[in-house]
Amino acid sequence: MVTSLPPPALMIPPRVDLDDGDDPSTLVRGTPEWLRRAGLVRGALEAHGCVAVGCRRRVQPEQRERMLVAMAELFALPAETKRRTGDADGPYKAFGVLLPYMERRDSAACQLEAFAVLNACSGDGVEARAFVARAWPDGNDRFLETLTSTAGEMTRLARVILAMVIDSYGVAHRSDEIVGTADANFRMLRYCKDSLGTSPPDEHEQPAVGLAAHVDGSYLTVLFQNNVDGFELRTRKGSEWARVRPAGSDSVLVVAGQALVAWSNGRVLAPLHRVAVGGREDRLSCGVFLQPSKNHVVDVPPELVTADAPRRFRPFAYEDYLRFKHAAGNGEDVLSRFAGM
Ligand SMILES: O=C(O)CCC(=O)C(=O)O
Ligand SMILES: [Fe+2]
Repeated sequence: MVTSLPPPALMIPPRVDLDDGDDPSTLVRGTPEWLRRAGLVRGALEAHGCVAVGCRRRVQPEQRERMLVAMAELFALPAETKRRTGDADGPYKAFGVLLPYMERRDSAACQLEAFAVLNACSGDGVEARAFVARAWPDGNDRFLETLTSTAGEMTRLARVILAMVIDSYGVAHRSDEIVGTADANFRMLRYCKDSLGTSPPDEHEQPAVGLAAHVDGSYLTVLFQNNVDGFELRTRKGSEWARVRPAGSDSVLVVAGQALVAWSNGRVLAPLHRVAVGGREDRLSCGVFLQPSKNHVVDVPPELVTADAPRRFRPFAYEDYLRFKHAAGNGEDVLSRFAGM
């Protein structure tokens, strides 16, 4: 008889709504209500490293649905075509297929593919157009429109959330230098369980880890997914993995990364997380990684260094951190090994 392991505990992230009713403009920056909600976002990121953000007016459920349909079309392209969208320009590429840590997987039964488009919606959308031209040499205007509009809405949302965190620490005057200069790396991921179709369905089958345990390097990662769950997180060293209850179609999951840990002098937690997929349906997820631009020097603002909270990390160029992270692993101690005082 097959005995299956107990399912992982369920973690329900705290939820903060950005929109009241139908009007996204009701939450105005700097008002007491903004600061109240900003405090909730920051509190969740300090305690758990993640928060569910209600945003149905900012990234509408129909928009997400269109993006997931578009992603299915992208992933269905021949492997050779998909590879062509890649670019050997290091981790900061405009087009990318697989980041180094994504190629390592714990189980051959779950294959991960990922596309990255850096600053898809900046300027006149040149990166998005170049990406689409590689994937569809004859053009695909519908995909291009869906990509740029989704990346645009997700990026604006991520910048609002980062501004909330900064304002909540009482250093709103620092936000231009952080939020205004951050890059938005838009990623589309597919976890393809049993892509070869060789193993029969088995109700006792354990989920396969499609994306190995890692911490994000970003300030914030903003994610949504299709209806296949799998995002797991470990907030404290030695604790068990918990399955995160997915954000509903009116919200996104926000995960803190190590750039924000460094900036906040260790106040925010960047949780170790992974993706484990069971069943036969593909998991699709999509996210914006709001991250320092590569030459940006990540440093804590002086206001956040006090007698009670001495400096934890030396300033560093983000590109140097990324290089270290890609060479030295994605564990939760990467930042302290690289820049700890
Ligand atoms: O697919 C997901 O839900 C999470 C992806 C992720 O953690 C990452 O790409 O860093
Ligand atoms: Fe991640």
